[in-house]
Amino acid sequence: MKKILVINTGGTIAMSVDASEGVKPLDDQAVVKNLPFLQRYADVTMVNFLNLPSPHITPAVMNDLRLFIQQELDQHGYDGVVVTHGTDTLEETAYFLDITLPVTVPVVLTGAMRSSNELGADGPVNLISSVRVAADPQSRDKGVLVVFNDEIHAARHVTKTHTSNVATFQSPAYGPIGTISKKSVNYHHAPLVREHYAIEHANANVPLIKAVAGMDPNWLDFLFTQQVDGLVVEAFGLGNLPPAVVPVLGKLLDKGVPIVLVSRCYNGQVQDVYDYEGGGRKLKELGIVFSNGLNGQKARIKLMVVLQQTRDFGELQRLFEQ
Ligand SMILES: NC(=O)C[C@H](N)C(=O)O
Repeated sequence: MKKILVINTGGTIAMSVDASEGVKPLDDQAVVKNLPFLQRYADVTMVNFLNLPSPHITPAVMNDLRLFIQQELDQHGYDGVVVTHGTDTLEETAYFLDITLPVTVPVVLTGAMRSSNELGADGPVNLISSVRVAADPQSRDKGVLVVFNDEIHAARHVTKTHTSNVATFQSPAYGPIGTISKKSVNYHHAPLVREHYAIEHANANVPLIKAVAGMDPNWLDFLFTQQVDGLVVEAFGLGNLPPAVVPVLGKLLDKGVPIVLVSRCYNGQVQDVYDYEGGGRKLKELGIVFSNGLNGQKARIKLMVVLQQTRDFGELQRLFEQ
């Protein structure tokens, strides 16, 4: 039997609903109750690392989790790791681990949309599916995976798409890379791009701002009242912004702060095509780095990570084209 480590960090999978219909964390993390059943699929060791709702997870916590996983793998040689996590920020932790953990064993993130005592609770099946995926040799060297609702997604592409549906995790541009049926784990794609960056910390101050019609440049004053290490901007469509905010971004670039552009569309890449004021071509000429399809929250994680390697525009542009 494969040796699988399950690391609990909290989230709805470890919560229950009370008489007033409030959903709250359980002291003992309810997922532990599934442990005997999980042993059918693997030799499972379970640790309660944290018990946080995922809006409480920070990049510093993600980094602690990375170090913990690495240490456990080094010391105990597990065949795979499953992390239970709240769904709100799960994609950020999954992507952070994907680009910072240099491991070939499967690392799978999962959680639940319904708390442990709700009718149709999805936590137990997601956890069992995740252990099955982590124990499957086909899952090696595929980067960090997200398993939800019988689907396997690559950390790079997956995002939370629905506030409450159990099928919330989707990879809008590419679909899942595999599925889980009653008897087998089936892959039909493998991620082509694998990135790894050695890091020391996850402390960079990198805000994310979203473009809206009629955006007021004064909203961005905060960028000059604190030490900002980098900025990610979710632009319109192909990568265009309201002209009024461009001088603000220019001032920030003059201060040496790298800016990465993504699209607020959930499909497609930003490109330097439009040559009007605020258009993508002008933004690229200004020195803004164009990302290739990452959403805003993941581009922010990547910038926090790669700023530890370089602040050079050309090098950042190369890394964000991968
Ligand atoms: N379904 C969930 O896990 C949502 C919860 N608010 C969390 O992220 O912790």
